[in-house]
Amino acid sequence: MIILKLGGSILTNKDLQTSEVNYTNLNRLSAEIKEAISNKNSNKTLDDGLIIIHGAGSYGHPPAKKYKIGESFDISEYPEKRIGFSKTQNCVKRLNTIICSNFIDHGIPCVSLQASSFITTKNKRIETFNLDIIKKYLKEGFIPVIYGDVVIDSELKIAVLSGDQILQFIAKKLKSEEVILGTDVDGVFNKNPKRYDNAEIIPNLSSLNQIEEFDLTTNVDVTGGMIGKIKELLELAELGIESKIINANKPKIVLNALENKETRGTVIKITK
Ligand SMILES: Nc1ncnc2c1ncn2[C@@H]1O[C@H](COP(=O)(O)OP(=O)(O)OP(=O)(O)O)[C@@H](O)[C@H]1O
Ligand SMILES: C=C(C)CCOP(=O)(O)O
Repeated sequence: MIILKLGGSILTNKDLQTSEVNYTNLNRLSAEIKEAISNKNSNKTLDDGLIIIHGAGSYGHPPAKKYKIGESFDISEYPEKRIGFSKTQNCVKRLNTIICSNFIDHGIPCVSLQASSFITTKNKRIETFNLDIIKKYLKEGFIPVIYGDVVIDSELKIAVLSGDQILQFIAKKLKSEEVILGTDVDGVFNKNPKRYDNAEIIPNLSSLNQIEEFDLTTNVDVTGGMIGKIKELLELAELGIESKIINANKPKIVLNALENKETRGTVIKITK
């Protein structure tokens, strides 16, 4: 089984801070996914199913940040917080509807699963998550689509749950054979490649020590940005599950990754 995450930075114009879908990328990625699932001989792992996870991008991060979802608060602030939660949930749901409509228009048999309706956290880490429904949809040949969302948290009352953590949890529990993360840069660099022309790509990552000196700054992202992603993927690597960060902004990179062909990117794995 393959898990593919499509980052919010490629599906939306995340830098703009306004809810805007990047339809050029969405149309191209839908076509690439359709091509990969139609060409069953290209990668046997795809026969066991595909799960797609997407980020919140400019739909989810700005409202979650504005209402400080996931930060502890005084009970008197709860009415305002609830509104912030509702607005954020509604925004990411809207993005998901646009993405799934596009997938369906391209002939992808997807089914949308909303994290806020079946996952809870404790101190921002997944506490309850019933995987049965995902397994059942996979068995019936559907492609489950899950996305970064706001959820009930048993300590903080409400929290933000990133698509990266959802990916890590599912990959671990369902023992995914391939884990692919598409974002808007070629992989992990020694400094932000969007700010520095001389940033160098790190082809293989196996520990947090390796990136201690790196600049992994983020502005709008409330779930940790690149460093949050790396931490989730290193947890997977500890369990022997390899993952790869690739550039989904460039044509055919996601297609090649789904077909298990060589692609530029950062592989996160631990060789023991
Ligand atoms: N050292 C670095 N190497 C690679 N990218 C970096 C680095 N430092 C910062 N970044 C930034 O990380 C961003 C990707 O992380 P981000 O969390 O925005 O991705 P995403 O998964 O696409 O988004 P989302 O969390 O909304 O799904 C890139 O746009 C890049 O500018
Ligand atoms: C901001 C919200 C609601 C979810 C964040 O998910 P991510 O974009 O995958 O980090």
